[in-house]
This record gives sequence, structure tokens and C-alpha cells, in this order.
Amino acid sequence: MKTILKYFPDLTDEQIEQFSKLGELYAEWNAQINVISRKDIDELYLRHVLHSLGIAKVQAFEPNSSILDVGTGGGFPGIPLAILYPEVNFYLVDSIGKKIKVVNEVANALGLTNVKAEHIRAEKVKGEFDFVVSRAVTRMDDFMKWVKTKVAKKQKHHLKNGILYLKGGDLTEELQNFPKAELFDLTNIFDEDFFETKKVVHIPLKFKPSKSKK
Ligand SMILES: C[S@@+](CC[C@H](N)C(=O)[O-])C[C@H]1O[C@@H](n2cnc3c(N)ncnc32)[C@H](O)[C@@H]1O
Repeated sequence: MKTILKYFPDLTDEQIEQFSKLGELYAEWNAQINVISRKDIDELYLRHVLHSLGIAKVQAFEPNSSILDVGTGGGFPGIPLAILYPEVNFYLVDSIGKKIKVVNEVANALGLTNVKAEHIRAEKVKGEFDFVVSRAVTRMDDFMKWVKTKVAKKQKHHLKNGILYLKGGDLTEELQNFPKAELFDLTNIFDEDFFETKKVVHIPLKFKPSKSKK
């Protein structure tokens, strides 16, 4: 928990309490339904919580915006981001029902009213969102096929939109079809030793305004 406060010193008491409860909640749920590897549960705050919050250091979310977390597993990056942004609406999806059960249990135990979690494949999700976030789900090409139609084309009052994907490895080949992708290295954002998933890929999606009919 100290690691979180080091990089996010302005948390409210409620947020500190919610982040503090995560360790116990995941340990309890992981004993019943394995959603996090044993090795990682011991380093939950570094490897999962702070790691997920790397997205917030790349892009701050505006109140009332909507975020889709694709392949959230046990709730990453969605749950830590939902604690950090209580006024933002999060929709967490995964194709495995028991993982979504854990996400719902954790969100309820923390009183997170800004989280909706559903057992549904990414390809079947309806609606549009200001941002799509994700961590370690699939190759960039496949991922973009699933999600590119899910980023809001009308930007309403929001100035920004796009995709924020936490991904590891050498992304040169995977990103060659996405020239606008920007890469942010977590080791430049946090002074911590992360494991292999070190990059936040940000793909801003700009839409041309539709031409008015004459
Ligand atoms: C390696 S896990 C990562 C989980 C979580 N994002 C994390 O970082 O801890 C990948 C997750 O993606 C989910 N997944 C894979 N294909 C999916 C799809 N088409 N739609 C929704 N979820 C999917 C899997 O069920 C799994 O929970």
C-alpha cells in the first residue's frame, strides 16, 4: 500500500481504505478461485495494483467518462482504476464467468458503485466508450479488431479518447500497423522493478467530423 501512496499521494481516506482492503480480498478469493498466480498474489500491490495504475499516469480520465476493460480477468486494470476514479464509469468484461464472479465480489465488498462487470466476450460488447483499457489479453491486431468500433466517435464533451493497453515484450512487429501508437515505459513512470509487462501502448483514435449534407 505504501508503494501506491508514494505515486498517488492525494488519495482520499475512502480510497486508501479501498486500496488497503484489496490485499485481503484477493487473497481470500484467490484461495477459492485462482485468478492471480500464487507468486503474484504476494506482490499484489506492485505487480497488479500499481502496474494497472500506470495507465492513469499516461491518461487521466474525466468525470462521467466511460471506460471498457477488455479481458479484465480478476479485475485488472479496471478495479484499481475504478478506485482511483470514483466519478468515472467502468465496464469490465471477461470471457470466463468465474473471474467475473470474483470481480463482482471485490467491487461489492469495496462499495464501488462505478463498476459493472459482465461475463461476455469482447467481440460481443455493445455500445461505445471514451477509452478502452486492457492488460495482457491478446496480440495487438486481434485486439484492435475487437475494440476499434467501441471507442466513441462522437467525443461529446470529452476531448480525448483512445485505447490504453498494458503489454510486454518487443512490440515493434505488433505495432507496425499502428503508426499513431505511442509507447510509455512503466519503468520511466515508476521507480520500481516491474516484471515483463512494461509498456503502456496508447493509440489515440481521431475521427474526421462527418461532412455536412448540402
Ligand atoms: C492473461 S489474462 C489477463 C487478465 C487481466 N487483464 C490481468 O492483467 O490480470 C487474459 C484474460 O483475457 C480474457 N479473454 C481472452 N479472450 C477474451 C475475449 N475474446 N473476450 C473477453 N475476454 C477475453 C481471458 O479470459 C483472461 O481472463
